Amino acid sequence: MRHSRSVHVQRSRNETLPQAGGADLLPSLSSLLWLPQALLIAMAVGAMASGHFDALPYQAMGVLALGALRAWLDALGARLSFQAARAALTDLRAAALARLLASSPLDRDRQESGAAASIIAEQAEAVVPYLARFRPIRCKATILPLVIVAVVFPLSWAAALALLISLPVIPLFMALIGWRAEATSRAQMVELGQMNAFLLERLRGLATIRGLGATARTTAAIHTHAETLREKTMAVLRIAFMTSAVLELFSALGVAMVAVYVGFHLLGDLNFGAWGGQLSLTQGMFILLLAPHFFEPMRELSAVWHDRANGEAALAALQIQIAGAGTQLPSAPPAPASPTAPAVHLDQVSFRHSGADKPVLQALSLKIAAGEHVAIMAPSGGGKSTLLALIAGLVPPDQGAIYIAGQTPAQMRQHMAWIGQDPHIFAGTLAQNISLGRDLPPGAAAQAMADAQMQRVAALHGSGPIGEGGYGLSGGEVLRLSLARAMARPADHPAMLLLADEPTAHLDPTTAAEVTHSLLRAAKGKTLITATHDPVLAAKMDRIIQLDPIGMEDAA
Ligand SMILES: Nc1ncnc2c1ncn2[C@@H]1O[C@H](COP(=O)(O)OP(=O)(O)OP(=O)(O)O)[C@@H](O)[C@H]1O
Repeated sequence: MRHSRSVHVQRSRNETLPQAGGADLLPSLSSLLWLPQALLIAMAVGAMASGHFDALPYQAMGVLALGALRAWLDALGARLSFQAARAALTDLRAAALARLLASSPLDRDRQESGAAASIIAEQAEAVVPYLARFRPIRCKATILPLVIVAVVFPLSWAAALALLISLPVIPLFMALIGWRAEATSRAQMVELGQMNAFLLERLRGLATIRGLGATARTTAAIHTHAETLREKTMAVLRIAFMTSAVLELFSALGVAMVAVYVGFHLLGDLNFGAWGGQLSLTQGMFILLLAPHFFEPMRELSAVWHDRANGEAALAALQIQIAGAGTQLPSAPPAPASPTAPAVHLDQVSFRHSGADKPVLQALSLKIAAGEHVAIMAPSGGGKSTLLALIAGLVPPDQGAIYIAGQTPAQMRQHMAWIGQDPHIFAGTLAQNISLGRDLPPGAAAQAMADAQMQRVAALHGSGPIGEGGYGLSGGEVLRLSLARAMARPADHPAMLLLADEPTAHLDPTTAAEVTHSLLRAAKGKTLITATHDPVLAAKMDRIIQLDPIGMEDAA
């Protein structure tokens, strides 16, 4: 059996994003209603100028009714766009998290936790304004200017020309800035991720940093990161301000050109541009009212231009995360739960860690009987933990196959319990650290604590929290907690295969004997594979398997 060690999932941006739909069109529709509103206002002004006031109340009512309809359309469009954007972000986050969960915890190419958390939790939020604000406005900027030119052109080609002259300059300029803005935003986000990763790492290792007097160096490095982030943020802001300023300038010039033309034309000084005729006050007024709206979507677009740059940079970061680098674990539907201990069979298994030049295991074959208790022994670095990780399905073998009760490790992952060498303790109570959010029967956590002989620890900490990373617990207590986790199982998911990685390492003989006793009690009637250097623990097993670099031999 051969697994791909590096699976790159290529997805196009369109595949992961909702397509522009009705919600994106609603603001455009609302803006188009300004045309009849402007016409009614122009007609009212024209009528008032010639002394006719009869139609005025109806025109005013029409303007108000259209205004109310526009407000409703705007609100509906904003709500629908926002909902669609949040749903799209949830899907993207779920895909990125699924990829993270499917990656091997042993892979050194795995992204740093701080950077992954920064992208998925913080930077990903930039996708919402991009989808909810930028896209509807881009849609409006495509439709509204064309419609306005089409309406103005039959009245006055000169006014339409004045509008058209300034229009192409704007998208051209924005495209030029857009390339620069996206690169700058991407650099800012990368720096943010790096700073988060650095901070998280250093916070985790605070005790080591303090213990070895490396705080000054760490503070200087954090300062450098913060300074780089400040510079990159300022670059993004500079571009955002510059875009706004330039667009305001061009739209002001465009409106001014139309106003000057219409004004002088009505005064009789510029007698051209109206197809050989003369614009009436109503027509001139109508054109004047439309001119600012012609530029409005462009100005709105400039206001949300940095949303685009940030949103696309965040999308790119999420998509890299979703495509994922490094080893991906095979997924398989879980095998049905069984109350019988499984046999474990390794058939010609070879494995080399990514980036390592030599394999850790080479063509290793091994049979462990159902219910057997075995100790795997080897010198330090001999591959014991790697072997347990392969059986646990935490990493796929390069060659060969592993069967647990005839199934693959991926199918059996839910039916085994892993007692790791360096268990992670979360900030929370002992009971929360044992249940890990699993659906345990009532009292299961307390029973597991008793089975793992944690009465003294439980009495000391009660239902109070223990610190992240196990602060407040001794090394032996952390091991017992790890044992209790393995013992506490959902009622319908008994773990009939226990994998223990050096469960007595660094313990004094008395504590080691207590932990061994608890482990053996937990493993009664189950298959137990333990990696150990401890001869006392090994002697209590049914068999000792000695690993050597080229394979294995039974030593007893
Ligand atoms: N995630 C990893 N990426 C790359 N190399 C690794 C990784 N984990 C372990 N190794 C290397 O693989 C070899 C076997 O490591 P492993 O942890 O399996 O040995 P071990 O027998 O459990 O050692 P110890 O008794 O010291 O715990 C070592 O040379 C180690 O440096």
